[in-house]
Amino acid sequence: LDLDDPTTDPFDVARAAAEHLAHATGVPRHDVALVLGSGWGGAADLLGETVAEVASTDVPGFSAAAVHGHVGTIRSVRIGASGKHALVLGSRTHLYEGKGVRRVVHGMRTAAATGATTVVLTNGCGGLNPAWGPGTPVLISDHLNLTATSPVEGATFVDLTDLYSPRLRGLAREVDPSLDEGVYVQFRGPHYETPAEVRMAGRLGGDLVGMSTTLEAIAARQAGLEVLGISLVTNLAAGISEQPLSHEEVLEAGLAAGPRISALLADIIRR
Ligand SMILES: Nc1nc2[nH]c(I)nc2c(=O)[nH]1
Repeated sequence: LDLDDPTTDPFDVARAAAEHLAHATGVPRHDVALVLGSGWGGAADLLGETVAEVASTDVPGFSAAAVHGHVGTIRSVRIGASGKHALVLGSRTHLYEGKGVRRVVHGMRTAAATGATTVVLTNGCGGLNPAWGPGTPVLISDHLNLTATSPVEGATFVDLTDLYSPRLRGLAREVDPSLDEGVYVQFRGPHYETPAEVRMAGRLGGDLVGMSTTLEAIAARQAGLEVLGISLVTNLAAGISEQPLSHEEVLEAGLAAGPRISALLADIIRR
């Protein structure tokens, strides 16, 4: 079952991955999937008890984590007293890694195959709104996919209306009414945008710029998952502020926001 073989059905690989996870975790069905982007790492522990942790490379279709030496893991977490289980995808494959779009979205297809009905996609990104300082979480209301690619194969015309669930966004705002919303723009990366490209994204109606999420969201919709997306603004996008932020400021802002956004995420998922 080679995901890179065009004659392989990626959904067959997702089913094999789900089968492996059911056996490896002892959890026959998962309810919600979580993708933890930059700055969101602490959320899983606040969510509940980790029932099992599996090395991603052991699961069909998942590739080694991009960060050298860092073995990506997939965790099964029991969500509080609800008896529900979250599948926490510890590391994502970015399009810029050049491993193909099937691997970018394999986690979504696998999550759906485990029985999950909802996915929460989180990421770290650049913000176009000066009011959103580093460490600000922003709900994704819609997206602009500037990657010029799609995870959907063949003449499969997937509707993306309300792709970012208004219901789940409402839930999130019940938890934290101060949450703002924004349109997320995915650039291919791995380079950051020029100030001119950031201005272009703004003119196109974008509020957040990143290098992930939109392709995963499309695949999640195709797989029938309800999607909630939350961005953590770790930096003001290029050119938004005169003095470029120091990398240290960006890192410490992300870390400082950790507890708050992890608690937010846990509260939303518990609902
Ligand atoms: N494209 C893009 N991706 C990002 N990821 C993070 I963290 N910050 C940025 C940013 O400013 N632009």
